[in-house]
Amino acid sequence: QLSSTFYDGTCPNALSTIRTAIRTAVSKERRMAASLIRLHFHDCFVQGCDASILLDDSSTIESEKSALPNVNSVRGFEVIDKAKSEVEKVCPGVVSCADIVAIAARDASFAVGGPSWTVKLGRRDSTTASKSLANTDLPLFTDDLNTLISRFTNKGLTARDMVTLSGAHTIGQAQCFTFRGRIYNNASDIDAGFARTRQRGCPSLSTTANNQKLAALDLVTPNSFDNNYFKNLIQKKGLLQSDQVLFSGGSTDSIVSEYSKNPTTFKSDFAAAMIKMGDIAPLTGSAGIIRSICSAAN
Ligand code: HEM
Ligand SMILES: [Ca+2]
Ligand SMILES: [Ca+2]
Repeated sequence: QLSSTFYDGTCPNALSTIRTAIRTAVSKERRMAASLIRLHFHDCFVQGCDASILLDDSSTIESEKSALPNVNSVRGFEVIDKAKSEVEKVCPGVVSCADIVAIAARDASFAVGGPSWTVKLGRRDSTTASKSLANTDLPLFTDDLNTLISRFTNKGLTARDMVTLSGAHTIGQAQCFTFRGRIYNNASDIDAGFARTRQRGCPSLSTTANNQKLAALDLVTPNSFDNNYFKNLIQKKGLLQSDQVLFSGGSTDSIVSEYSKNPTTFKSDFAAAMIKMGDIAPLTGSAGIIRSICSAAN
């Protein structure tokens, strides 16, 4: 149902307008590329790719922004709002927020050295959001391998897609509370030197200030989209528990090894998996709406 030419007749400048907005944002702050890719993921896994994650609290909506995997963590809303307002200037009421999020993720990947791909378009925006589904359907940093796999197969994605898409952790940052347990655990699945290094930036004492201290998900090339994430896992230098479980003697070890040796395969698989993720339960035809402001259901 979705089609890459969806706006060719109704808003031929949509893609270039969005690209300019994303390039500007990423050149101001490189981490924004990571945040925008994650935003698309956290949208698609909850009610499908319908921009539900962008809705604020209202009398009828309990925002997904306050769900545990999102609160004080998901970023990029202002960038999407800015891209939307630029697009509204050239073609009011035509381009959905859900499509803007999907395009932003693609443009963000390309801006930091990742793959590009042809984004399928024609998603419409939801009038509802689900904080409870955001709490139940998004993966947690404490998930074991089988849990991660089933969260993705529940959305029509394979175990391999899960490993591929986890490679997005080649860029971006995580807060201390998400990896503290792992770096102070003295477990055999973490490199001892890496654990010590990360301990220096993430004190064991849980205070608000300590919990928010940031570390790169990829210690080698935190700002570029490459296959170092997979090389790190082989060296037991995954930051999150949910990263390291992808290479810990289980069924996905061979995929991690493959990507660690073959950056080209990783990038082309990543592009294909992002397209597949972007296909999760879109609203099309007369379902849903085109919001005029992404944070409210008109
Ligand atoms: C496999 C299960 C996954 C888990 C458990 C997980 C968990 C996390 C956690 C805990 C953080 C740090 C958040 C914070 O500290 O505020 C994070 C960051 C991030 N995640 Fe994931 N994630 C997963 C999969 C994915 C996927 C599939 C993508 C995209 C395709 C993705 C993209 C990112 C990016 C880019 C960041 C950095 C964001 C930034 O710097 O703003 N993650 N993830
Ligand atoms: Ca959604
Ligand atoms: Ca990297």
